[in-house]
Formats: sequence, structure tokens, C-alpha cells
Amino acid sequence: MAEPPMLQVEDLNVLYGDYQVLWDVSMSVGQKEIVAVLGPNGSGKSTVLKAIMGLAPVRSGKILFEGQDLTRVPTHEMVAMGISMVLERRRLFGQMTVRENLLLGAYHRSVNKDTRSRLEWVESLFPILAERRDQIAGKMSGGEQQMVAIARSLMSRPRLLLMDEPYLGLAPRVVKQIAGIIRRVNEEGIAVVFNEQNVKLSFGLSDRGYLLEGGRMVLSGTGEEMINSDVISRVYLGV
Ligand SMILES: Nc1ncnc2c1ncn2[C@@H]1O[C@H](COP(=O)(O)OP(=O)(O)OP(=O)(O)O)[C@@H](O)[C@H]1O
Repeated sequence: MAEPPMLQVEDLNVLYGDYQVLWDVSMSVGQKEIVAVLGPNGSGKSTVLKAIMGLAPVRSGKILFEGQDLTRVPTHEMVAMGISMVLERRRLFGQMTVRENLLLGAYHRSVNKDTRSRLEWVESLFPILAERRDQIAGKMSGGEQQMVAIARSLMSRPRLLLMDEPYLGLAPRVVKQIAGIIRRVNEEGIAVVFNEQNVKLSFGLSDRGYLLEGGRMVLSGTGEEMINSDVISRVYLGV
């Protein structure tokens, strides 16, 4: 029998007040997979990730992580369960150093042995952040800040990492660098879900993908199936 998915979203409906943003959205993420959620501006991509993390008003539907229903679990408990999120536009503490930002991502507040070993692991993945540990985060380039944000999310040692528009506002060269980092993170055995508006950037990297249109999942498939799909051409012709 096939391995059950790590994350399963079933018939998710999200409303901001009376305004329905997601309609019966279903998707799944397998262990150690990279999954992309593609969609035009305002289609609800960020809301899908926020809803998984308990940061959007879920009206109905199920979100199962390793079989456990997340819809009533507070966000900080999800972090302890092994889920972490890199928020859009990075949301760093600009006046603090790189190292201080990383420590804020640790699950334990005091610097104990466990935190130290997480820091060593994260700094081994991002040697540049070890070199720049005393630099003020707000003074770094956009790409470097995105690295700090990803590194900070890894400090809780997640098994599933959600990334809200990881390439937003970055130059093509830096996008390549961040894509390399996502791959590297995935090689550590961490499943990654990210959203993106650009077809090539989405499916070049992912094992599988989904397309959202007007708050509904209208297509799913492997990267190649998605890139060659008529539906993608139709949705994107108007963009
Ligand atoms: N806190 C909120 N309150 C009310 N409406 C919201 C809120 N957050 C998002 N929306 C609306 O929900 C819809 C989907 O937004 P969402 O940010 O999920 O889309 P997106 O596909 O990620 O778009 P973008 O690429 O522009 O970030 C939009 O119409 C947006 O205006």
C-alpha cells in the first residue's frame, strides 16, 4: 500500500467575514516532497498556507498532518509538531543581528544544548549566515534576508516547511540561489510547500503542483504535466 500523505487538506473553505476566499480546496503533500501552489494574484495561494498554519479563518474542512487534525491546534503547537512557515516579505527583526533572528526561531526560548545544535545545523546549511552572524539583519540584501528567514524557520527543526512566495521581489540570480537552498533543505528530508505566481519558477523545482483559480483548486499534476497543461495556458493568458 502507498505511504499515506504527510499533509492532507480536504474540502477547505475559508471566509474573511462574508467574503469567501477558498472554496472546497483539497491537496496533499507526501513525505519529503516539494509541492508548488501556483495561481494568479489574489487567487488565494497565501491563504492556503496560512490556513494550514492556523492563521486564516477556516470555516469548514479538514487539515490532517500525519493523521492528526490541525484545525483546532494552536500555531505554536504546530511548530512543536514539526511544521514551520516562512512568511511573505520575510518579516525579520530588522534591528537585530542575524544570530539573534535565528535564535528567535528556536522552539525553546533559552539557549540550551539543543538550541546550540540546531544553530550549528542551520549555520552548516547557510555558511554565509555563520560568517555574518553579527550583522544587523535589516541592512542585508533582499536575498540574504530571505536566507535568514528560511534559516530562522528551520531552527524549530520542522519536517514540513511552508514558504509564502519565497522568490518575491528577488533578482533572477538570487531566485536561483534561493531555489538551490530550497532543494538543499529538501535533501535534509524536509517536505516543502511553496507558492508562486510564475509557472516556470513553480514547477521547475517541485515534484508536484497545484493550480488555484479564484479560490478553487482547478488542476494538479507533476511539474511536467502542469507546464504542458492547456488549463495553465488559459488561466495565464489573461494575466
Ligand atoms: N486578512 C484578510 N482580510 C480580508 N481579505 C483578505 C485577507 N487576506 C487576504 N484577503 C483576500 O483574499 C483573497 C486571496 O488573497 P491571498 O493573499 O491568499 O491571494 P494570493 O493568491 O496569495 O495573492 P498574492 O499573490 O497577491 O499574494 C484576496 O482577494 C485578498 O484580498
